[in-house]
Amino acid sequence: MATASRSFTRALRTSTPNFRATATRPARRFAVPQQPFRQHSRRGYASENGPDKYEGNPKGLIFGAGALLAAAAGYGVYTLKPEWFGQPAKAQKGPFQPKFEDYQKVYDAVAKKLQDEDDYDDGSYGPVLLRLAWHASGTYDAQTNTGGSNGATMRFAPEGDHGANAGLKAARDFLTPIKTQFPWITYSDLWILAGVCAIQEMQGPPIPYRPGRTDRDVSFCTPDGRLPDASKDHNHIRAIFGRMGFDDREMVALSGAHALGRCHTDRSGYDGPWTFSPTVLTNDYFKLLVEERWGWKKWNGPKQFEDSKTRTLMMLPTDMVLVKDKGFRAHVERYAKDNEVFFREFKEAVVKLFELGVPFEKTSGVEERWVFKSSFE
Ligand code: HEM
Repeated sequence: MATASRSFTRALRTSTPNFRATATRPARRFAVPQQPFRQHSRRGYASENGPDKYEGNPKGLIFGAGALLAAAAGYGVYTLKPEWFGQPAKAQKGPFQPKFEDYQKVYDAVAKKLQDEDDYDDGSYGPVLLRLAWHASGTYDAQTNTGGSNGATMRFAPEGDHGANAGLKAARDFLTPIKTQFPWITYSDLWILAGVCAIQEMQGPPIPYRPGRTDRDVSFCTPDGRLPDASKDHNHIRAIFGRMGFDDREMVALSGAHALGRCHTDRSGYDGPWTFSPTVLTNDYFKLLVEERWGWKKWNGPKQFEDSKTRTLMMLPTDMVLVKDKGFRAHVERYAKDNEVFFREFKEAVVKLFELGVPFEKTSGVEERWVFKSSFE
């Protein structure tokens, strides 16, 4: 059902008419003619024609020399290499080694699916894809070097059923056909790539990405309670994000993701969006935090805030902590004033979040990070 805020959001969303075609051209065939060539040994000639006819017979000599030349030319034909003609060399045999172009194709497929399936929630699966990537990464514990986006262990019941992960099946199911289309990518690399795609396609900053996550079995599921509880205070926020290795500035920057999406009563119990444009990333979350008046929502659900003016927006108790706590507030104000500063610091914190605990050096060997081309570029 299209609500006022939904159509507002849809109007804001960038349509992407010039989505790049992802199909690759079939490789051109190697065009050098391959004529059948029979090799004749000198001995073969001798036995066929007899030694007498061969010795002193000029016709035989000419024929013999011609045969030798033909043999040499034939050898050449057989050993010509495609790259001598400016054509790509034949693919090396061995396991498939995906490159940037291959990951860009995965990005394009996710971006296209986001555009095609725009009747979900406020018009996009983007927010829930980002929440999946964040919940996959946010289990990291720096002390024990456990959890994090390596492993994609939320596929298994113990972790998938944690209260904090309620509703994320929608995001995992959205990505299942993509995984079928590109079976070589790990779930854990795919979930993070989809998070990157969601941010970029919702007009956020480019998020540099590198692959190298491996999928792990059920024994690597993290214990319940590693993700933040929205009903808690500043000590809780610092304890949870501190465990991952983040400082105050990074905690606030990451929270800016709540410009996107909404709360669902059947998932977290909370209700409503944080901003009027929940499928476009902006610094509105920070602006609203400092500029609007917020009061407790009167309802039977968990304690949450609503804006006094329209009573259509919400803030979680943990969101309000960011303006109540002095250390956090300084950053909220900086981001409310300057979207560019927010985008820059958000990007840095997200790259760090998405790579927590991933042993890239042992897996992908990909050292540099890539920036994917967005569908509207
Ligand atoms: C104190 C920290 C945080 C708390 C307590 C928190 C809590 C929540 C809750 C309760 C929801 C609603 C879930 C639902 O009902 O569907 C939510 C949604 C969301 N969160 Fe957070 N979150 C936190 C930090 C973050 C961070 C760091 C990110 C990303 C970098 C993030 C991204 C999102 C997004 C995009 C949604 C919307 C999902 C949707 O629309 O389906 N959150 N969060």
